[in-house]
Amino acid sequence: MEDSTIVKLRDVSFKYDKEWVVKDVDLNIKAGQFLGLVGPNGSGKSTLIKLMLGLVKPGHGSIHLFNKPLRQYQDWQEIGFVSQKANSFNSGFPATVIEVVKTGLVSRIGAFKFFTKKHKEKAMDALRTVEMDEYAYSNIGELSGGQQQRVFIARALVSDPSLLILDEPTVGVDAKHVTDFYDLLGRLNKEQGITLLMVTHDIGTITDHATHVVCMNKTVHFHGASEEYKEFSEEDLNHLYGHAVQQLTHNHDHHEVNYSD
Ligand SMILES: Nc1ncnc2c1ncn2[C@@H]1O[C@H](COP(=O)(O)OP(=O)(O)OP(=O)(O)O)[C@@H](O)[C@H]1O
Repeated sequence: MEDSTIVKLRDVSFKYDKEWVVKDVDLNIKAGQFLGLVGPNGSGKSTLIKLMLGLVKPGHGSIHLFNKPLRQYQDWQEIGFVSQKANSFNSGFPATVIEVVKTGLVSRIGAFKFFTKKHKEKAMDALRTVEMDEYAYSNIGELSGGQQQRVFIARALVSDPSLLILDEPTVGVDAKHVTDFYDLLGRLNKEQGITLLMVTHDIGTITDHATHVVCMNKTVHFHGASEEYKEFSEEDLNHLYGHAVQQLTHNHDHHEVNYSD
């Protein structure tokens, strides 16, 4: 039987300088999961994503994507990535929404080839999925942070990825649209079968949406089903967050996490 593990990290460690910022990480992501990656500021979450995307090389350990060692992996259109602060275009940025979405096809068709009608239809399909098709010819900089974030998801979806990685996508999305945003992610996961990996600080609400949670602080302290993660008391959480314990309070009644820094 084919192994449904699409991302496999074994004993992965990384340092930019002298100190390990990711240490001895073992992690499996299976097809169909919606995995929330949480941890305090500076705990290595974005670095772990960079390692998975091959943007930085592990000092130690091994990474497999879709059952291939990362150095042999070439099907990058299978992986969509929405980076932190993707949604920060200012109002003067000279590109329409559909132009931004079509740039997501560049890795598939090559940088200097022309976009065809078929590519435009794909971009429109992706915009329909994120419910932004009516803004196709608006200027990207005129949209709100939440709307821009949806456009970036469309850009990542246009190459039909099986795995979508999002680094803090709800930053800049106003509170009343965060629920809609999670609904969109839920649909992508359940209806389109896209595996999701989402970095977030939002540990109060991620457990209501993700199927699984990974909690890291350099190393992985918890990896399991969201239901198990919900069972943790504040004491357990503080223990898991290691030396950053004072930065965190977990309010079970309101499902909120407050960072004191
Ligand atoms: N390019 C870099 N050069 C040197 N150090 C870096 C670099 N990027 C990150 N770091 C350091 O590596 C550590 C982990 O950073 P990283 O951004 O991966 O954490 P994070 O969990 O994503 O943080 P946050 O939640 O604040 O975004 C931090 O101490 C950070 O200062």
